[in-house]
This record gives sequence, C-alpha cells and structure tokens, in this order.
Amino acid sequence: MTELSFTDVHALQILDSRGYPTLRVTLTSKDGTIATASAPSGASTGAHEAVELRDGGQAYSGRGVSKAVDGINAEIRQLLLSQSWSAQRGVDEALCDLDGTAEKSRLGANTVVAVSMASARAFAAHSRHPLHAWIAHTLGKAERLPVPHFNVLNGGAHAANPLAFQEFMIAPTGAPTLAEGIRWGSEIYHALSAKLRRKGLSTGLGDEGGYAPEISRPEEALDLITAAIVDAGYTLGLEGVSIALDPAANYFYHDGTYVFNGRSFTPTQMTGYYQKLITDYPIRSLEDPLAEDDPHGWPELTAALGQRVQVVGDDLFVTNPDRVREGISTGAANAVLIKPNQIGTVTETLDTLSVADRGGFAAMVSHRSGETEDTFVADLAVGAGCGQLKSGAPARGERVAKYNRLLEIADASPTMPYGLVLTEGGRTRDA
Ligand SMILES: O=C(O)[C@@H](CO)OP(=O)(O)O
Ligand SMILES: [Mg+2]
Repeated sequence: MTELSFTDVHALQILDSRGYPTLRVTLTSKDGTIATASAPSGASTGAHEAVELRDGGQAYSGRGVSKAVDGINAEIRQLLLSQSWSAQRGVDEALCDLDGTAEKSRLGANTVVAVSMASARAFAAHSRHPLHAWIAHTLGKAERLPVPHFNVLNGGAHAANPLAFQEFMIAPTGAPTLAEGIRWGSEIYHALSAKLRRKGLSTGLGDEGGYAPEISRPEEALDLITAAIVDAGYTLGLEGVSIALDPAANYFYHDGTYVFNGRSFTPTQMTGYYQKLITDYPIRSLEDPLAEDDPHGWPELTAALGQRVQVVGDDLFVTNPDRVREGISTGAANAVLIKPNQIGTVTETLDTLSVADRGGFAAMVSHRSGETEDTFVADLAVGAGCGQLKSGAPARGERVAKYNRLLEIADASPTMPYGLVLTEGGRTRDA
C-alpha cells in the first residue's frame, strides 16, 4: 500500500449530546478521501484517564474547546502535513510525541482522540476497507457482530434520581441475529416505559437515554427490568435476555466504605451483596462493582464471583495497556471496558485489546455518556471481535447511531457471526 498523505486538517467546535462543547476534525487525503471524527466526553471519569483540554483550564464539560480546536488547526495540521504516513501507529506516536505529556493534557485527549480516529478512517479508506475490516486486520482478529448492551435505566452521575448504581443494561444474548437482538431491546425498552407509567413513575430520561425514575434501591430497578423483559415476551438469562450492571462504584465509595441507600458496606460485604444480586437476577456482567482505589477488593470479588459473571474494569483500567497488564497479573477482574478517549489514540486502544486478549481477559467496547453522532465504537466492536458493545438506550440519536451502524454492517455482511464468545463456564471471552 502506498503511503498516506494528508492535504488538509480542519477542526471546529460542535455540541455533544448533553449540549456541551466538543470538537470535530476533518482530514483530507491526497487520494481524495475525506475522513471525520468527533470527540465524546465522559461524566463519570476515572482518575487515571487521559485529560481533556478545555478553555479556562478546568475539566468541566460546560467550558468551550477553542484552545483544543486551535491546536488541531495549527500544530497538529503542521505535523500531519509535514510528511506522508505508512501506518496509523506512526501517526499516533507522532501525536503523543507532539503532546509530550503522559496524560495528553497539553494538546488534550479530546484533540488527540478525534485526530487519531479520523486518521484511522483515512487509512481504512486508503486501503479500500470498511473501518471495521481495517481494525480486524490491524488486530489480526475475526470480525463479529457484538451483543448490544442497552442501558435502559440510569442512575448515579447520569441522572438526577436517588439511584446510586449508574447503569442497568439489557443484553439480548440469546437472539439469533443482531437485527433480532436490536428489535428485542427496543420492545423491552417500550415495555419498561409502560410499566413505569402504570406504577406512576417518571419516564424522564438520563444522559444515556435510559429511564431515570425516582427509585433508589438497585433491586427495585432490577424488578422493573426483569418484569419488562417478561412483559415483552422474552425469557430471562443467557438463552434469552441477560442483565449487565455498571454501578460505577467510585461514586459511592468514601474512605474505604461503600455507602448507598442509607447502608455502609466493606469491600467484602459488597462482594456478598453482589453475590446475592447475581443469584436473584439474570446478571451476566458487573462493571466497576468496586472503586478504582480499592486494590484488595477487586481480586477478592473476582475470585469469589469471576466464574459466574464477567467482572469488567472501566475506571479501574481506563483502557490503559499497562493498567490492564497489572490487572491481569493481580487477578483484579476478568474483562476490560474499551473507550478510545480514555487513553487517547486508536493505536493504544488496539494495544489494550491485544493485551487483554493475550491475558485471557474479555473486552466490551463502550460509548461515553456525552456522545456525538460519530459511530467509531460500532466499527471498533466489530473489528475487535469481542462480542459486546454498550451504547446506551435503544433511543436518542447519538445512541442509536451506533446501533444503526451495526445494522448497516450486518446488512452488508450477511454471514458475519453475532453474539458473545463464551468459555465453557459461560464466561465471556474474546474471539
Ligand atoms: O461509566 C461508563 O461506563 C460511561 C459510559 O457508559 O460513563 P461516562 O462516559 O460518564 O464515564
Ligand atoms: Mg463504566
């Protein structure tokens, strides 16, 4: 393949799904392709994530990104136009060098990730492959349509209700095809709305499009969701519809104790609490069940529950290959959440996927709570072959953009397999 030459680089400030400023970049190549990408933004961020650049020097999403946009239109433009490029890794390494900080704070992770994703699209187009196929080829993996994990009930930092747990997801693990799975998800989402209305509960939405009723106990949320699954005519469990939780436990962890619903739990008691939840409900995945600063709790929880459920590190690993490597050696979890903007470049994201794969960890690709219409993560999930994507509710444009992109890929590739990749014990694994 000939080298890729960029002829123009241009960024502008746009809005994200929460109505906060973010940025979009467009790269024009000599071969005539135009590649764009937009930066998403998290609300419940891990302490070790790469850092966004916002005007006024504060990490508050309400601030503008004009400095970040200027950085792309000046410094980064100059860098990308200064030579031709043989591979994505070269572009990403040059971006990291230009930034010069460990956490990408000078140019900003929002800047770097948008340029990196747009560049990956340019390389894919240059090689005449769809983005997902280019990713699979770069990783040496077989493509697979992921099980969509629909976040149908929101709490924590994503909603104004008193529910401490952040995300309650339904996963059509037993659906025969992606299209069927997406239909199941939408039917259950609407059954849940009807159920909430019958109970006089609000159907107002949280940041990811899930309902945010005024409830506080996780069990209440799980009772509503399992009832909605049954109301919609589906069975509970891996052969039907399973549940995945993201408690995002950082947000209710204070001085070594987990506090919610007027009760306090030690890390060991939290493991006992989750044990009961996974016994009582068809839960297959627990993301951030404990806080990022609870190094002893994680291995203990994974040893106790890891044969029965997927234990996913999000804030714990922040898509960082070194942190995942450490987690593999300590047995802190058995899976990693993958969000490109947590680490900053596509190459580092793919490196994290490879580290996880070699260490026997599963992976789930994820959107952020502040999103745009960019669908990069849909292609990433397919190309990684990891079998799982979470992109919020089956409603709201920025969330369904990803699910609709999956449907488009499925339509163009009728023989591509769909579903989780499971070990004999029923745990998720990479393909
Ligand atoms: O915690 C999470 O997994 C994410 C996405 O759902 O939320 P945020 O983007 O706010 O970090
Ligand atoms: Mg999370």
